[in-house]
Amino acid sequence: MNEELLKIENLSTSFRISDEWYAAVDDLSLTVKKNEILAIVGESGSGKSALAFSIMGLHTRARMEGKIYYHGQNLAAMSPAELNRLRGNEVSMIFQDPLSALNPLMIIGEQIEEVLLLHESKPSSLTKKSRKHRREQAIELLHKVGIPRPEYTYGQYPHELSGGMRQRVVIAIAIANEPKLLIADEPTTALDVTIQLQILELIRRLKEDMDAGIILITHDLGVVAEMADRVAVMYAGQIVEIASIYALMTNAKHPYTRSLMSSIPTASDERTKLHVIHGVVPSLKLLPRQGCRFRSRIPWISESKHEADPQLHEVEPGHYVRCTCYKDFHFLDH
Ligand SMILES: Nc1ncnc2c1ncn2[C@@H]1O[C@H](COP(=O)(O)OP(=O)(O)OP(=O)(O)O)[C@@H](O)[C@H]1O
Repeated sequence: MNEELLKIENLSTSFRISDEWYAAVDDLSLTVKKNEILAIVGESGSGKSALAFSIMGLHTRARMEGKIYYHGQNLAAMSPAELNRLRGNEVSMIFQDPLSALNPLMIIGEQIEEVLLLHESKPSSLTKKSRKHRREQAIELLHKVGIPRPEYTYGQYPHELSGGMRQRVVIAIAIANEPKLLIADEPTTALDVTIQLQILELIRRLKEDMDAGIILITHDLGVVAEMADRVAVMYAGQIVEIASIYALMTNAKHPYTRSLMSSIPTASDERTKLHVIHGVVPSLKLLPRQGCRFRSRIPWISESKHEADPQLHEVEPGHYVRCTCYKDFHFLDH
């Protein structure tokens, strides 16, 4: 079951800002297996979306270096036509903002059918019979994502739907062709809790029923705990820690991971002290490119504890941590 589906090697994605290139994803490597949910967590600006868009080949003005192998084929070297064939078929993405992912001028049913049509290769797909079949498939998909009156919603426009319904439609489109690799970028942000749970359940079913590999981008560690098999923590364009969900929840090492985790209040222990590490991810232009990128946020850890060129260290099988500063890290209690 642990077959490798996606293998990213030394990926750097840079944007040009006033005549200089700045890497938002910086020399990143990771793998996603079949039947696995890899969560990617990190604060706003850490490079999660830039990574997702790189995998999907959706950056138009970025410079990309490195390799992105999907089933052994390098996506980064594919022609736009080849990539198009793959996207929405074997590889698909649920975007953060459902309104921008939907066409406001087309009814929902047509938008789903358009995706289904992308992957019917024969001209006979234009026959009446296949049109009817596609309509049935579209309605079935709407039903599958929990839309209560799928026949009715089939004929509605995006603006007529609530946020939760729109997000379900976006998911219906993303899973229409039973992707092998699905990237879900904050799929439940801005949805209320019950809808969130239903959507997450849908994503989990996709993994189990279709053996899919899923990259789940989120800043919600509660969602991570519920859903992920493995977790990659990103800071300033790099992975600072990657481990199984169990290892991460019980034995997080990197100061950034530990501060992310300790800033969630737990209902079970009201006395737990919250250790908030102040500051934010620096902007792309101001990212420290040398030494430990997190050091300015933990100034009480002496310079000598950081590596000059921080590497990922395997602290137990499959559990990697960047920089040696984790060994001496402690929270500052105010
Ligand atoms: N097209 C672009 N041009 C210039 N800079 C960009 C571009 N896209 C992203 N960035 C910058 O790259 C960095 C990473 O952004 P990214 O959107 O990947 O972060 P993120 O972790 O996904 O954040 P969020 O959770 O807010 O989506 C940020 O500093 C952002 O401002």
